[in-house]
Amino acid sequence: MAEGARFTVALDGPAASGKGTLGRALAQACGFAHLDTGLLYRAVGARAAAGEDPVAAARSLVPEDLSRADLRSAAAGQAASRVAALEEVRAALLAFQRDFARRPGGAVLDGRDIGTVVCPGAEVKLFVTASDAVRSRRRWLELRAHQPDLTQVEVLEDLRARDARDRERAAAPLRPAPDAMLLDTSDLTIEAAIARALSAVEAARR
Ligand SMILES: Nc1ncnc2c1ncn2[C@@H]1O[C@H](COP(=O)(O)OP(=O)(O)OP(=O)(O)O)[C@@H](O)[C@H]1O
Ligand SMILES: Nc1ccn([C@@H]2O[C@H](COP(=O)(O)O)[C@@H](O)[C@H]2O)c(=O)n1
Repeated sequence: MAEGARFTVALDGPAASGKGTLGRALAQACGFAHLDTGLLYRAVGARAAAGEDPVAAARSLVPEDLSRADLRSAAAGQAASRVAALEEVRAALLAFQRDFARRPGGAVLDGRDIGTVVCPGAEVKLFVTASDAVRSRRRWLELRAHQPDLTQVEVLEDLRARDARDRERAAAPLRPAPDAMLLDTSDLTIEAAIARALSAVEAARR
């Protein structure tokens, strides 16, 4: 790939399927920039939970909103998926995501609608999945250091509620783009999943 050329990788999939892990690894391996688009919705959700109108929050998002300490919690994920169902919130966040995707040197974006709405022309589209049991276990292992009372069943219910809301909404629902490659990571180590994703990117760059 010529230096400065544009190349976009779109990673979509349900909660805790491994999109962020793959996004960071691909960006590092390929020298691309990475955007976790879920963080934008989490930041809007957090401001809405504090009483602000979600559309106004989405239209006035600032970088400091993305570094709030509580954005990774399950509650922030639920708040994000509620505001993410609003068409006007999604519209307010679209231009930023598209500008990021077009930056020279390549970009990886992970989310729910990257391959279908944000970057339908992305050179590589992966739809990342894993079974509910595997995803809830991975997320529970991640959260339990800070939330020792959390059970795996609670995490499973949280993920399922969020996925259902994301799949059933009218605005940019979670679904694979018709030309996305499916990557089921249920039986893959992190290293093996990264290797599969990287080979898809390398094939498209040749
Ligand atoms: N193949 C894998 N094997 C084992 N653990 C994994 C694998 N992929 C990701 N994980 C772990 O699973 C958890 C969820 O992964 P990650 O945060 O990348 O998912 P995500 O799809 O970005 O989640 P979200 O949509 O909620 O942001 C993390 O703790 C990560 O380290
Ligand atoms: N492109 C996207 C990204 C995220 N969302 C919504 O935000 C929630 C949190 O996302 P995480 O990736 O951080 O888990 C998610 O459940 C979606 O509701 C979205 O709609 N579109």
